[in-house]
Amino acid sequence: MVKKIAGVLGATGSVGQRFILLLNEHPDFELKYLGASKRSSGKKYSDAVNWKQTDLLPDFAKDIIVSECDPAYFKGCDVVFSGLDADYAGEIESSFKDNGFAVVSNAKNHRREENVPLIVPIVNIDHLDILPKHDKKGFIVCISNCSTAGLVAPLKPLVEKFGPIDALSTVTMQAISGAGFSPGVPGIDILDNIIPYIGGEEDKMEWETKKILGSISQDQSHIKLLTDDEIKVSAQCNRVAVTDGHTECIALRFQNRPAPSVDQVKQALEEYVCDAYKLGCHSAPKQTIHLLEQNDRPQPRLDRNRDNGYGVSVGRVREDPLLDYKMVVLSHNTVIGAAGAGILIAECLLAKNLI
Ligand SMILES: NC(=O)C1=CN([C@@H]2O[C@H](COP(=O)(O)OP(=O)(O)OC[C@H]3O[C@@H](n4cnc5c(N)ncnc54)[C@H](OP(=O)(O)O)[C@@H]3O)[C@@H](O)[C@H]2O)C=CC1
Ligand SMILES: N[C@@H](CC(=O)OP(=O)(O)O)C(=O)O
Repeated sequence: MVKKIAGVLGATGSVGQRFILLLNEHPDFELKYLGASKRSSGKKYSDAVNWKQTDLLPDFAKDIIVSECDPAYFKGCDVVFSGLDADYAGEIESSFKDNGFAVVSNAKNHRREENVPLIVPIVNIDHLDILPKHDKKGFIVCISNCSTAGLVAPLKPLVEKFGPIDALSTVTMQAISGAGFSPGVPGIDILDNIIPYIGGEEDKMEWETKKILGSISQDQSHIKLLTDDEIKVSAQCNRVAVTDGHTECIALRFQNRPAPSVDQVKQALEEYVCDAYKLGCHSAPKQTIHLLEQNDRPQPRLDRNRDNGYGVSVGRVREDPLLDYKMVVLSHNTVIGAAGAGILIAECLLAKNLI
């Protein structure tokens, strides 16, 4: 198969660097174009980037000249991935869309537009069906907030099997890579410490969950959100001294009575196979949800790379005296919560003939 040509906007950042790693020798995409701010443009990528990944910078990217994020420099791209700073992403991504590009964005700016799919690719790729074909028109697909990705992954099979969840609580412990690299979280703030506030995060989690678990409108033009009456979501977000991997303690209640048994809940989680895997997408996790029975798991350092970071780990599934069940969820924030999600979404777009 001839590979599709890809570009990355915000290529020097935390998410951008992860895109470079994940697109190295990708069977479907050839990464040819890199964009960042004026500070980086005109330089070779290896000179522009402050590389912070534990894997080495792949050779193919070293000599690519970074350009400004202007559609004129990205001619010929079949798909453009964006890891742009949210202060600039809104306008730049719109200009790429208006110039006919298929844009897969990590930023929050377009997530709330009703005709923009908000996708966690192990949960709701059916929402891509509202998009026009790329050869007719440009479009934007948004990747969800990273902690929301981990939250909704176990909810999907439970709702599919047992019906609506009407109350949901999550308390997060989020990795520092989630705050980006410019400037990032200072060591003095996070070492020997926990910061019980991440600006805007709780509102994003509470709102985005309702869109991701929502449905396609009858005329296939937009996504209908779950209403506040259908599901109440409460999020509390904390930054902890972990490099990668967001951990969340969640509790939930089913609307239907009697609620399923704990064994039925575990079985539904373990048996879930995401649609991206059924479509044969290269990066889709073989095991979408890894159900861990040891009482001290999941742990970020030990479990975040399951299925190369595309799988989500769930442990400590047990009854909850307030709601029905509680559990601990771990997801890799820059893989299934960001760049990896973008790539898996693009693989789904390809499988659905949308690019
Ligand atoms: N980190 C994570 O886990 C997640 C991040 N996101 C979202 O992804 C996006 C990127 O986040 P992250 O990688 O953490 O951020 P970083 O701060 O690490 O990177 C920001 C990128 O944007 C570029 N940039 C900054 N200003 C401009 C400009 N004026 N014009 C063009 N490019 C510019 C930077 O280029 P330069 O180096 O030249 O300054 C850099 O490449 C954000 O919107 C964030 O909210 C979403 C989910 C998870
Ligand atoms: N706020 C997330 C990362 C992020 O940038 O989220 P969003 O894409 O929703 O802005 C974190 O701090 O871990």
